[in-house]
Amino acid sequence: MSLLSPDAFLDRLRDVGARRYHDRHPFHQRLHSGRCTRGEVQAWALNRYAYQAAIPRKDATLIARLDDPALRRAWRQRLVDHDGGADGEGGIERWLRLCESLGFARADVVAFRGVLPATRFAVGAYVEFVRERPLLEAVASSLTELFSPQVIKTRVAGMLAHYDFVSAESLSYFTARPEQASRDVESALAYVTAHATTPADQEAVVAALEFKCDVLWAMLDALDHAYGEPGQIPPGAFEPES
Ligand SMILES: O=C(O)c1cc(C(=O)O)c2c(n1)C(=O)C(=O)c1cc(C(=O)O)[nH]c1-2
Repeated sequence: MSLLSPDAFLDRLRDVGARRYHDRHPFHQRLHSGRCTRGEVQAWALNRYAYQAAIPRKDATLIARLDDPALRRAWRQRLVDHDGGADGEGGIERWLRLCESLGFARADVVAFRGVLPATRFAVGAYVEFVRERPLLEAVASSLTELFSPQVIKTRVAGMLAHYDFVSAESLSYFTARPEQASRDVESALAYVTAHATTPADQEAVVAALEFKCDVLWAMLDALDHAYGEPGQIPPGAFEPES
């Protein structure tokens, strides 16, 4: 393989998203189109809290590995986005409010009570990947956010149209995300483009992006398996009432 031009490289990354991003997953498609039960929407929110809670830990891990103050400065905005500047602010807080609006007690969500085993494993694998793999791959694994703004818009519109138990207020986590994701991707993509200087580097970036798509896909596989058919909820996991 020869070195791809920046444009061709970006096309290659976009192609990974077109084939493997989580919007293609059957559970996601059911979620958007109103074919999930209330219990499945609850399970989705509860399990995704585990992902949300891990994101700032993985970003702090990444910051600890960076030598460049400018990049650390850009990256630390991610911590502020999720943790907020004070109590009651930030993305994690907003996700907790979504879970509360769906009937969960905050203390249960924060304690990860009822989260699926496979969710824990997938989220743990992402944090470990960012801690252990070469920095180029660690940065590249965040590039799924190239694809999230459009998906978030479709998801929010679909959920508002189909479920009377969610509202613009309860889904307010997503209001800020498309803009934040576009900003995050800009610095991550600039880093990756500057540092992937050989064909092998470029392949490693593609593999990191595929790995991250697998993390998101595995989380939805777990939900689909546990809640899509009766009798498959793992011991200890959330049991919907209906
Ligand atoms: O709603 C989504 O589809 C979606 C996807 C992703 C992603 O692609 O990993 C993230 C988010 N949301 C998100 O809200 C978020 O904060 C986030 C951080 C990251 C990351 O890898 O650093 N991905 C995502």
